[in-house]
Amino acid sequence: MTKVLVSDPIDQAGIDILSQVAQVDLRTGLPPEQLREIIGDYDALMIRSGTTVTADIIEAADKLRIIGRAGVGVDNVDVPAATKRGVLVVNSPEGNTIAAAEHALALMLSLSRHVPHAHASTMAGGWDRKTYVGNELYKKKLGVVGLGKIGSHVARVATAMGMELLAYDPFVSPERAQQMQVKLLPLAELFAEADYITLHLPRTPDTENLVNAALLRTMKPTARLVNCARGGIVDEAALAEAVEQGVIAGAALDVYAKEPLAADSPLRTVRERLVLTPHLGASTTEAQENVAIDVAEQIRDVLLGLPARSAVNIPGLNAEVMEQLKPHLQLAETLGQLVSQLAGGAISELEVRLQGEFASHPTQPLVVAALKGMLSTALGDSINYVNASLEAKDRGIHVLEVKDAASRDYAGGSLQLSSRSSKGNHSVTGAVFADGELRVTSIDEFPVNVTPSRHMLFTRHRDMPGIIGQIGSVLGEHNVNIASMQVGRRIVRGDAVMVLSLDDPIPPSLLACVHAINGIQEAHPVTL
Ligand SMILES: NC(=O)c1ccc[n+]([C@@H]2O[C@H](COP(=O)([O-])OP(=O)(O)OC[C@H]3O[C@@H](n4cnc5c(N)ncnc54)[C@H](O)[C@@H]3O)[C@@H](O)[C@H]2O)c1
Ligand SMILES: O=C(O)[C@H](O)COP(=O)(O)O
Repeated sequence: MTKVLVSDPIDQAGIDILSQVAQVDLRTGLPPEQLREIIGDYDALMIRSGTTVTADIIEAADKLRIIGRAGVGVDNVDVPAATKRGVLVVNSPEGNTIAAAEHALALMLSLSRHVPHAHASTMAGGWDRKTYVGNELYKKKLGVVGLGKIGSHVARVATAMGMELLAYDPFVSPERAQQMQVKLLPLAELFAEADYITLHLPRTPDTENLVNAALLRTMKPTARLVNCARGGIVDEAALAEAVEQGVIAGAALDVYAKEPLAADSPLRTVRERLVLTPHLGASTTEAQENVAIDVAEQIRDVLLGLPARSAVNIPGLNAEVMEQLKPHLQLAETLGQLVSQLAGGAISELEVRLQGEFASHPTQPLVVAALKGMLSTALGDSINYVNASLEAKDRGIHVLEVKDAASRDYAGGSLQLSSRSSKGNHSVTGAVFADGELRVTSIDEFPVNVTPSRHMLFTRHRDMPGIIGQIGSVLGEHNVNIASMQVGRRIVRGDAVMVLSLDDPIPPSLLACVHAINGIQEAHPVTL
């Protein structure tokens, strides 16, 4: 029975989808040791930000095929460890964009009008209309740090509210900024000029403690900071001090370096001008339904052997690409299997050559498929689209990608894999015909026209009378039935290749007999 563990609270719509294909166990709040103990039973894990999936947990996850993050941030998952183990990581990049953007705007407005403090004071019996005089956002400068999906939505709404938009995002082009009516500035200038600053960038080694005491001191004393992105980007102790001492006019945080926020955090001692929420950015009914459906559908599909649309650790290989390139990926995988079995030893270099029309396809997915096929000979099922590139890199395999659009052999182009190993060099070429059928079109530069089949025998031999008959006899003696046979040669009585498609596997004793035939130079059994 396929089993999915859901270790954080997710919307029922997601559970319903998962239940179509698996037994779903909802166990929230598990301590790490307990999660490690039980994870070995599960094929899939669905989480939010509450579960931290460490390398240790992934190590214990013997059956795990996919980790689904019902949200955006995967910083609570050790993605490199998952990739190494061939575990797919998926998320929902857009399901909570609006919720997070609206929360950032809510925090900005709350700060400006002292909503939380005025509310608390009124609830406590007060009627204080003097202390809580606020500021308008209209005509103020808003600095957006990180102009991605959430930052862009904040910018759009803020523009509509009459704010002047500044932004810092090293990966956004001036054209895009102009289109959004946003003025791009260096980070230091943005901090010095803005009246409000809102953070919408990921936490990475580069952005850790980006907003520190020194940067806070460059802000206007009337300016306010909002962080609805990730904890750790802001130095919390420095921020508490800056708000307390009036270095800045206020701050609002939804995310923290360590969550839940420690009881003794210096932030909890700031009484005024600081608004804190417990990571509520994505907590709307709408967003929770969106992300739960988005991620549960991907888990369901992957468990059914289909591709995922938002894979974090196989870039460039989403469901759309997989569908469009299905036969081409299949060809690359088959040629990878073929070339590794012809090589018969550790391959040190693989050249992937996209010829003619093939050169119009994205290279990366085809290279990954070729590597998956190539490595599957030695690594079996443990190799997949997730870890193929990494495994090849770890094995020191040098991968070359060549696009040769000018080559004209078949209407749809062709794909050639050439391997270099201690035992020699081999190359195989294949094409996808109009009916979607795969063909091997050359082996070691000898032209052939072979439909790949489960059991095959490839020989390299002298083109001389009687040799084909002898091979046929040997196969017959071993009760191995020949389904089809092809010979490819360049010159009469020179070297030739023969490809036999067989109905039965090749026993080792048969191979020894083939090798013993006079004129046979190489014989390679291939199983696809
Ligand atoms: N509080 C919440 O509940 C909540 C909800 C959803 C998302 N998030 C977080 O919000 C953040 C933004 O999410 P998104 O969906 O908009 O992501 P996104 O990938 O669409 O946008 C991130 C932007 O940050 C930019 N960026 C990267 N490094 C930068 C740097 N050093 N300086 C400035 N900009 C940089 C990128 O170019 C990109 O444009 C993420 O950290 C995400 O985890 C929080
Ligand atoms: O990255 C995200 O999607 C947000 O931080 C939301 O986290 P949550 O799913 O724990 O609410």
